[in-house]
Amino acid sequence: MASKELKKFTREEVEQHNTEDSLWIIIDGRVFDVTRFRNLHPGGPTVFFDEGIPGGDATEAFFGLHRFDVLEKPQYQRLQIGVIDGEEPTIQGGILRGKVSQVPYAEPSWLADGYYSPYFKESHRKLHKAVREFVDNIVYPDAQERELDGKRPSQSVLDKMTEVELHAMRMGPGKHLKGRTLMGGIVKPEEFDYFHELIINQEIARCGARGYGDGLQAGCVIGLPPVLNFGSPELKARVVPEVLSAKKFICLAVSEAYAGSDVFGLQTTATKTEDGKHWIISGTKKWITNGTFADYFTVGCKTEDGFTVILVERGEGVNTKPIKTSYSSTAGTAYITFDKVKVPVENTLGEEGGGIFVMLSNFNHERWVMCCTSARSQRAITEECMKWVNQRKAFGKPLHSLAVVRSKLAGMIQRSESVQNWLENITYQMCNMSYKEQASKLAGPIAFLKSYSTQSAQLTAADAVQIFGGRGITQTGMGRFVEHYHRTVTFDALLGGAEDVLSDLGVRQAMRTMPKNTKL
Ligand code: HEM
Repeated sequence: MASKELKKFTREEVEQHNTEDSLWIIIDGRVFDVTRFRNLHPGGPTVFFDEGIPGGDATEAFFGLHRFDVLEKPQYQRLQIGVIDGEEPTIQGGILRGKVSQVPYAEPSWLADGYYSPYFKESHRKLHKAVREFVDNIVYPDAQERELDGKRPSQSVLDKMTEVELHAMRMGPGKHLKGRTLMGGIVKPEEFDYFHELIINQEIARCGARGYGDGLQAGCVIGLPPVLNFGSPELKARVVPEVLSAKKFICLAVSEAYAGSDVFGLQTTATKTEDGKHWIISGTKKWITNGTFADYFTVGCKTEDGFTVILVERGEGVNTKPIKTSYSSTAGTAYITFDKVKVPVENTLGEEGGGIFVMLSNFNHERWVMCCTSARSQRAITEECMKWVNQRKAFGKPLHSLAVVRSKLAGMIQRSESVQNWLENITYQMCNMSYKEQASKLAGPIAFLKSYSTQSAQLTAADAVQIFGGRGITQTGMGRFVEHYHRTVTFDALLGGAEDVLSDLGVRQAMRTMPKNTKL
């Protein structure tokens, strides 16, 4: 209800309603009748009789105990009966619905008032504005609900993303964008670059719903590139339009209970039929994101010639079941069995035995996307902490008056700034290098960045829990985003390669390019 249509009261009028029979309170200039609600209040009825609360201003008490969005829920909005005459609500909170946060370090510096960037141009700023509004109004509400009920991201949201070509843009720059109207025409397909894509990845990450984030077409982001880059023209013509319009879903099925990053240890086999026209695929796959609802599976198989990637369609012999992980089943994480599945040889992606090349070419982009997400998620947690230390009082003073708390915040800010700045530098290299140059020059730096970024993220998650105390381990209420982040942050540290594996890869790549004649 808009405050204009509400009745106006003086503070003196509200003061009269201070008994069990008529109990009103003021929160941020709004008047609430909690007479009947108090017995349904999750925090119990007694709190409404704390000193100064009945008929009084409960703003400070309220915001010390509740998130802003409590007041936005329809069931609680109904409790508002009016406003205080001559006063306007001043407190801002919850999702910003398209706006840029004014909290220091809550946004990357290119978005903060009065700061500059050599990387982000007019078209990036326009795209950012449109994507933020889209995410805040359409994706965020669905993310909060689905993360809780564990259902797939709603088809209505996926369809709206199709209308503005968000699925296609999440595949990065390339030929697949040709002829598409991106975000209502804000960016031309030929000018779309990795900074545009970075913006999309980072805006989606702001939803703070990790399982949903993966449920929202992560399978497409990592499973479709092998089809786009290595599929036959006929296969592409059939599969790509269906997937980029979210009519069908795809996932990348490589890891197994037997082997993860070690693709040569995989045990899923593909053998040719006698006439050579089909593959027969048997084996199992584990931890496959979007697997429970995928129609297509980009599968890593052991073949006579080594390792081959093949596109399998859901059908006879394909079985998927959900795996319970520490984040929501909205991600569709699956255990998959392939039982003598017959697949046309035309579904082979790349050369037979050349699967490692297909996989390696996928890794850089996949890991870079994860860096975008990790950088933005840790920044969002830093913002949660900045707000909390500002509003929460301990020993009569705000939390930020404690040096130990400020020291933790300093670490969070320094880490999220360094991750973002390194990410922007790598993104700039990607924009200027050919695909081949990226493959040879950026595998190491991207591996380092991902490893560094998830180590930073885990430190930030642990410190955030310390700052929020018990609320940081509680799934509802003030610390719910911190609890969720702390519970799910390890996904980032594992997917796309564990931290130690990636750091080691970075050093090995560097040693390979050491000049032979260098001495101390
Ligand atoms: C319109 C007014 C209010 C509404 C709609 C409301 C609603 C709620 C809700 C939904 C929760 C559960 C939060 C969660 O865990 O998700 C809650 C908890 C609580 N509320 Fe309120 N509340 C109101 C006013 C107040 C006031 C004025 C006080 C104190 C004077 C208060 C004290 C508490 C306490 C102590 C809790 C438990 C907090 C916790 O578990 O950390 N509430 N309230």
